[in-house]
Amino acid sequence: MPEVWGPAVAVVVAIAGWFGYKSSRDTASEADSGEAQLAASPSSESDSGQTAQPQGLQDAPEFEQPESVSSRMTRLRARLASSGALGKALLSVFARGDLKASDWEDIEDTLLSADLGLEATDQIMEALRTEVKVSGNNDSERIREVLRQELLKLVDLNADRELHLEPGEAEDGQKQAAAALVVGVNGVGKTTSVGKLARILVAEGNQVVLGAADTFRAAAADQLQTWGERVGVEVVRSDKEGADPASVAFDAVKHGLETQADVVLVDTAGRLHTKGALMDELGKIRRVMERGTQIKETLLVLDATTGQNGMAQAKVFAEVTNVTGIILTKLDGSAKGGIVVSVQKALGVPVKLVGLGEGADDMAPFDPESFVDSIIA
Ligand SMILES: Nc1nc2c(ncn2[C@@H]2O[C@H](COP(=O)(O)OP(=O)(O)OP(=O)(O)O)[C@@H](O)[C@H]2O)c(=O)[nH]1
Repeated sequence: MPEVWGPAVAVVVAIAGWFGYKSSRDTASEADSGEAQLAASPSSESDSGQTAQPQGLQDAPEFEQPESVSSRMTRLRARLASSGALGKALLSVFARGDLKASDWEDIEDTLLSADLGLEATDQIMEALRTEVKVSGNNDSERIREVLRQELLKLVDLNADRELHLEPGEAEDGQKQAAAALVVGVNGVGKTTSVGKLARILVAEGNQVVLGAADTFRAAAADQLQTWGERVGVEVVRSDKEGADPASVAFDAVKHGLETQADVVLVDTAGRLHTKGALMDELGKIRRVMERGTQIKETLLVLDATTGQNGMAQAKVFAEVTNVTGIILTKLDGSAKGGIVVSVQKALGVPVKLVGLGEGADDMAPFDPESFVDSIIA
């Protein structure tokens, strides 16, 4: 049975804590039937007649104020891909003076071990060799500038990195929440990323609903609920371990429409049993969500520390669902900033957000220029 966990109602059930009430109807069958249609009807109550309503101000719990995007960008810049690591390693080779074949091999190894991938490494090697041959010197500023220009080309300054999560309008003129689906292999940081993204959206003034469709791991819903509680965002979840994730996703969209939310973010389990099973599961989640609104973003979460190893699994996700952006997590724990380049090349999708720590506001929109400057600083 799905539940909607919300701060306002939680005040009513104060003994049980801040959050929690159950809607009385199990919509799993509805989601499965293929006939259900979601309608944005703000005036209609939830099926149980218990739509979360704001309580009096004096009873309202105090929520955290998420950090603004500009402030977090400044704070997190130094954590980007172990600041300066690539630049320092390369310049130390160039500082050797006349470069021998073994020095060029060191340069190549450095680029490869930064997870840039073969193709990008070749491209950078070519540019550096040309520069050294043409200018005849190994001036560190010049080398750094060539490296910077090549990396900027590779990272792609023109990619669309906006999150397109503006709410739409239904045929009856009602606001229609934009939906985003968050997918990826287990353990990469999906639930954490959904929580952090909710904070960014709240900081920007959006009303957000979270859907805990990772029903495979019971703790994932609790984890998401904690994220929601901190910033006053409602979390739609099921109390049944192994419940149908599509049913929860359906309910989350439904609740988002009923409450006139701006954005519905849905967390998924991402168990990679087989490609076919994954396709079936994500396909069903998408179908039921799209009965109510548009899925405007499908964000693939990738762990930067897994480097090239994570790429094969990422490709499977990109094959089974239409990924619109990448969230690259744990970039703080990796000196391998080159993964940004290789993952974009492999999947043909831009990195839109980066995770830079375990803190609640340790996520930032990906800014290619800051990124390149920080890894070669
Ligand atoms: N250092 C660091 N740790 C992170 C980051 N993002 C997530 N983590 C940590 O990664 C671990 C796994 O995160 P989860 O959000 O539970 O991962 P998940 O993909 O939802 O996992 P499943 O529910 O098992 O599929 C947690 O310990 C997070 O704190 C990040 O950007 N930097």
